[in-house]
Amino acid sequence: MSQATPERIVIATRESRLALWQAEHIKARLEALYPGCRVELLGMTTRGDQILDRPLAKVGGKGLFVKELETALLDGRADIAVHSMKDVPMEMGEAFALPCICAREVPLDAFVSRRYESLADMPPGAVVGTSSLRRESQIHAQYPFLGVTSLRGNLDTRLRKLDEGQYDAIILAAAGLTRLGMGERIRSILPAEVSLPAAGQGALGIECLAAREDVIGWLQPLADADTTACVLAERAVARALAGSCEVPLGAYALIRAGRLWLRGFVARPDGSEIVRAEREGAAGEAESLGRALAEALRAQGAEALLADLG
Ligand SMILES: NCc1[nH]cc(CCC(=O)O)c1CC(=O)O
Repeated sequence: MSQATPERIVIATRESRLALWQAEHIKARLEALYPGCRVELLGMTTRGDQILDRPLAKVGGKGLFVKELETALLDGRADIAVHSMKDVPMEMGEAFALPCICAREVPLDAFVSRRYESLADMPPGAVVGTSSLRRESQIHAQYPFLGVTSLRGNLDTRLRKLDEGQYDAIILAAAGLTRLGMGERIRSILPAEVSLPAAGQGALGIECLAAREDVIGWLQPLADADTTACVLAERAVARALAGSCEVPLGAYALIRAGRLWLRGFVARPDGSEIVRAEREGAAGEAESLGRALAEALRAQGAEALLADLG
């Protein structure tokens, strides 16, 4: 299928600094690919950006960041939306497609602190800030003597709260910090064994209307096959176990010697129980590997852990 070269592409984007960086990044890549094309940003505020005082798990989860952008796609005000794949709901509306997942850089979590080098360095009673049940459960399971308290807001807000002394350390996705040029705030990267990332963490995805075959064609050169396979596998785990709800679940895949290697866990938020599993297989079977991993977690009682979340 040959596509006419685009003349104009409008990107719907949230207006947080991270979202704008991501949209600008894709804009620059599209302009390099299609030199005559005008690429424009359409900034919007989503419900997820407005609600800052409650954990996302309580107010509707990931969909809050995506809905307004999808409305702009439906209205024809925008052609594409750029997302952190971590924030994209597992089930998408039929009208929408995610035809492009870009190469992932840093998928892991970062430890940020003025006083300490890593979680293992923190004394009993020291306080880590995070509002992610995934991060919280893993900290409690491995460092039961540390305190964990809620931390919301965009990256700048979270770093300010750390600097004001409200926390002894915070955990953030390394990708967000490096994208915003704040990589020097990272004291250490938490290995996957300590903090298994969220499905899709560190990867950018581009959404458009499923009917826009022209757009889907334009985006193909930006897609990365390895990252796509990994993210599909990770999202299949999350979809099978949790839908798009915010739960203590991690899923992380990498390609090694041409094979896809996938790890996952489900826990109680307090870390008192944690089940883990891993699978290895062909990258072409990413989604069925994800479903098989979810099945292995279920066989160890994952559903009971999630059912108790309330
Ligand atoms: N939950 C918010 C969010 N969504 C994507 C990122 C970071 C970038 C990424 O993972 O692609 C972050 C910040 C964080 O978790 O620290």
